[in-house]
Amino acid sequence: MLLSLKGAFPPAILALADGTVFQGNSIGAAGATTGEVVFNTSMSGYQEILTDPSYCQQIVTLTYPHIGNYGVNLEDIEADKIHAAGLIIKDLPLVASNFRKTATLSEYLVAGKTVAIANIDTRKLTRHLRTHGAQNGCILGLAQGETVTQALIDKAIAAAKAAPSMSGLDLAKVVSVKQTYEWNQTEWKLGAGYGVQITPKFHVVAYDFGVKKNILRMIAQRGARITVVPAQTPAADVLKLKPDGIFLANGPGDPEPCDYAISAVKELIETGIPTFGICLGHQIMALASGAKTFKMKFGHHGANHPVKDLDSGRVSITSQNHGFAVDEKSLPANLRPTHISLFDNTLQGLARTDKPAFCFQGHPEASPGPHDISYLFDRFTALMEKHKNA
Ligand SMILES: NC(=O)CC[C@H](N)C(=O)O
Repeated sequence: MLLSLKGAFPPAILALADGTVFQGNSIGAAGATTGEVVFNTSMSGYQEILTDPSYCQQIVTLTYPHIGNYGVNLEDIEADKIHAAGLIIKDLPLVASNFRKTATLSEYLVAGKTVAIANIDTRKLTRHLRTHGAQNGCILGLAQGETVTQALIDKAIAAAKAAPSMSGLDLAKVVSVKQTYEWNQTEWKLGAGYGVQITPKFHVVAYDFGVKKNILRMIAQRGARITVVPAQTPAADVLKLKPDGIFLANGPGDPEPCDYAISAVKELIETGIPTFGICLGHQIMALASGAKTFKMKFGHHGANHPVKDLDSGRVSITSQNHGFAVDEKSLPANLRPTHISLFDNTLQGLARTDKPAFCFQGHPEASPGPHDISYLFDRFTALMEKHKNA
């Protein structure tokens, strides 16, 4: 614990809907925020996590105790703003150092109007969430000079209780772009930064349900130009763009109420155009194929989750961020399990047996996390190649 921090930052309160209260220091914007409190076990990558649109209406607690020591930069962003509803950490180092650093984590949170709390026992909080399941919470970040009172604590508990449940929430259309745009940026390289795809072989249409930029970069890197379309784009409009492949992005909220996407994807898969889905995209492909999804107890959020490829036997360490999963008992005959989580045996990958369509629950684009399972992007490219040459 860096004792000097306590005086430098005003107090903050974290209240859970079940009445559990933590007191710490406000390291972000002053004010109140509510959301589903989830824990993420990644040791680094807090900027990518904060900007991941899939964290919309979720407050993230990082289990790694020391967060902020490399500051933030202009490159490690998965969207153009912070999407997480709030941040909870143990210890904020007072010195941030990195050759790309443009600001400290605290400055970034303030600029992004994000409420955040430090100096709480994140191990205790995580054990609580693991035992009782993810639940709603509220962070109250006080202004300099304000003090914690019982009335403020009661206000935070009431706000946590009043926050909407994640089950049944359609957030994909909330975070999605409103206008179609073109994407050609490729992966980041030390010394060169991000590249540009100037000789594309394929045209991919990507549904933006809350897409992470690194997914688009990894698809572009493999020879594609990408047209990113809003979540509610009808299948007919996608077909007019004459795609060689269709991509279904990650995104926040419950997949089940996304009926517009489920029906469009059902139609698109039938055309035989290669289709690849990640996370929410995986869940939507499963729903479009007739399977069911369910809410997990506390989900998977981290960068060290072992996943087994059932075809090759190969185990990959993967990046994960989901609170819902596909029910393996609900799979129709034409949907085959391809990957499972070695943490809890839940479904991680699926492939259609009758169409060139497959999907993955975790994050092959990492950002943050390991790249063990980036071969899924190569699989998508290979399907497009085959389809183009057929
Ligand atoms: N990262 C994602 O796409 C998350 C999918 C979905 N919102 C879930 O929590 O399961």
